[in-house]
Amino acid sequence: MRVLGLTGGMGMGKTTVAAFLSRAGFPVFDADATVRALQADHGKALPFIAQLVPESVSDGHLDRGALRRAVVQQPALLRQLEKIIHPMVWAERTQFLRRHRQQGARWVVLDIPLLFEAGAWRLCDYIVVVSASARIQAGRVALRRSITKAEARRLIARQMPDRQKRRRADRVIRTGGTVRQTIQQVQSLIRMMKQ
Ligand SMILES: CC(C)(COP(=O)(O)OP(=O)(O)OC[C@H]1O[C@@H](n2cnc3c(N)ncnc32)[C@H](O)[C@@H]1O)[C@@H](O)C(=O)NCCC(=O)NCCS
Ligand SMILES: Nc1ncnc2c1ncn2[C@@H]1O[C@H](COP(=O)(O)OP(=O)(O)OP(=O)(O)O)[C@@H](O)[C@H]1O
Repeated sequence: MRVLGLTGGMGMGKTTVAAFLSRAGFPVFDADATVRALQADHGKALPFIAQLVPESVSDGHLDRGALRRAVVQQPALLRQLEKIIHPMVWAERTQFLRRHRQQGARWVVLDIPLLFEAGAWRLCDYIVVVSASARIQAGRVALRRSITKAEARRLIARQMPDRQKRRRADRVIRTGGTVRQTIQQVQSLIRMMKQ
């Protein structure tokens, strides 16, 4: 089984590319969705988050906005949150890889925003980075109603710069054009995977 690592900065288009790979039949591990499940009502991570940022949890429900506001303002708190969440994500990822290896998958996809920063690149046979200009990235993030520009800037500042990610990629998918142009690049990637 071969492992494709898919990464890119916030708003660069990972989810769009991952959705297309999933529709083409490749199993996709979505790290952000895994985090959301761990943080869902009565999710595994909630008791730990309630200790770390008490005002963000009530009655077994997490207010993600409140958590985000707290951690982007205090980098030490974000590091502590990562210490809680990342090992839980790793455990889910290990299970995902084991399950698909047993089922004889030829390729699986790890869609992980912090692929380089958190070390998961080591598990990958091939790395794809989705990339667009900083201006396009900022424009896309600004369209998201839930997150403010300042919050996005702080999270992006904690991510490896796009230039460095591209340097470490086996393939770069440019998402600065139309979605159709992005999909054409994904189709070329899929042809390589099916060879
Ligand atoms: C900070 C939190 C509360 C923000 O939640 P929110 O619903 O607003 O955003 P969401 O989870 O959909 O993440 C959106 C994007 O933010 C960026 N981001 C998230 N966590 C981090 C982080 N620790 N460092 C840098 N960027 C991050 C990524 O680009 C991600 O794709 C949440 O992302 C979180 O709990 N993060 C800690 C866990 C983590 O490191 N996740 C990254 C994938 S393993
Ligand atoms: N050419 C393009 N390729 C990909 N996405 C595009 C393109 N043009 C516009 N978009 C839009 O840009 C946004 C990209 O967001 P997407 O959720 O795919 O990024 P992401 O990398 O998963 O972000 P995050 O790390 O924050 O979860 C989507 O709303 C998508 O429709």
